[in-house]
Amino acid sequence: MTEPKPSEPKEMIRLDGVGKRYPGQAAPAVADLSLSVREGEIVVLLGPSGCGKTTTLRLINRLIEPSSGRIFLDGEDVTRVDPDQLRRRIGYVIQQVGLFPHMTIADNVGLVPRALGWDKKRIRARVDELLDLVGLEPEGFRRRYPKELSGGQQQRVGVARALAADPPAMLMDEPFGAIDPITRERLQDAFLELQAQIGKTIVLVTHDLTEALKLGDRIAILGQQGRLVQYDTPAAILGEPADEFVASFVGSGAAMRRLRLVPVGSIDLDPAADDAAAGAATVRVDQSLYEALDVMLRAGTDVADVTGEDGRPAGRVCWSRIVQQSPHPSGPAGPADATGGRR
Ligand SMILES: Nc1ncnc2c1ncn2[C@@H]1O[C@H](COP(=O)(O)OP(=O)(O)OP(=O)(O)O)[C@@H](O)[C@H]1O
Repeated sequence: MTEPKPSEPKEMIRLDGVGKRYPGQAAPAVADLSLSVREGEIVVLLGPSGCGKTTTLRLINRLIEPSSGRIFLDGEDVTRVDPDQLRRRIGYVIQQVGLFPHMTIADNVGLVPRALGWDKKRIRARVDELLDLVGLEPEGFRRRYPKELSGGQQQRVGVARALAADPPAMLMDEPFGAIDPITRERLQDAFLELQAQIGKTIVLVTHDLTEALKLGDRIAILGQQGRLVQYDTPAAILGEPADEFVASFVGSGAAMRRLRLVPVGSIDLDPAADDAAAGAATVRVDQSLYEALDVMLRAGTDVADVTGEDGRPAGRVCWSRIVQQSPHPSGPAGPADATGGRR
């Protein structure tokens, strides 16, 4: 194998022809899946119910043993290593959170460090650090029990616990699934802020397209029996669905959704108006085309002044230019390969 170039992030997780047939089942839950996840990225597994998302996730940390194929973590074949050892290197967060009700928050978060034999002082410092990291004030939360916390707070504790031993990778199964829509959005935002700090390699399962588009650096769309139908960035999934299955999965709102992913600065701007201050609508280059249209609609105009991130005038953008230049979703583009490239 050739050494990766320094500019390319290294591969952290690789599934190599992995399959799982549950005992007594005629058809495999996952037939033959190859998938590569780079260090520091969030990969979302998305697909219809029963396509094998949870099975795939649990194959990675061997909560489920594969029937065939091999699994690599950070370049090492972990298909046969001791699963307990493996799980300490991979944090795991589930929808039901699964905190132990009779243990305090501190004891729940400190579970893995205790199992690793850390001394009390180090565990306590780590627990406080993690509670801070996920936005729970240690003094107020450390001694409480799970039932004394809201669902969203429990979810944060679940994330803190998964991060306790600083694993390079984290698996998340519908982590925001059981939470009301408003808290869910807040938790997603907090999660992205956290990830910007910690840069873990994350594989996340969701049913929710909006969540997948928001959180995923790349999205793996799975069909029945874990068939990898498309593996690509959110913009490419929306703009170039690999086949009719993906096109119907992303639905009729794909063009509008895609506007959220394209920054104003990525299309050709008109020159700034001399009377820039007179413009009723203003957007920054790093805001999305969706936000630009929203600003124009609210101001009742079809043109907006664009400023750079430094606040200086950068040009103007008008409605018709957005329509002309925003990439049009095209037809099916051919099958995906395991690295997220096209064959
Ligand atoms: N323990 C098990 N024994 C037998 N079959 C199972 C078991 N767990 C899952 N399956 C089957 O394997 C297939 C894949 O299940 P899995 O839970 O991985 O799908 P999923 O994509 O996560 O589904 P959902 O989105 O509904 O949670 C399904 O057909 C399911 O019925």
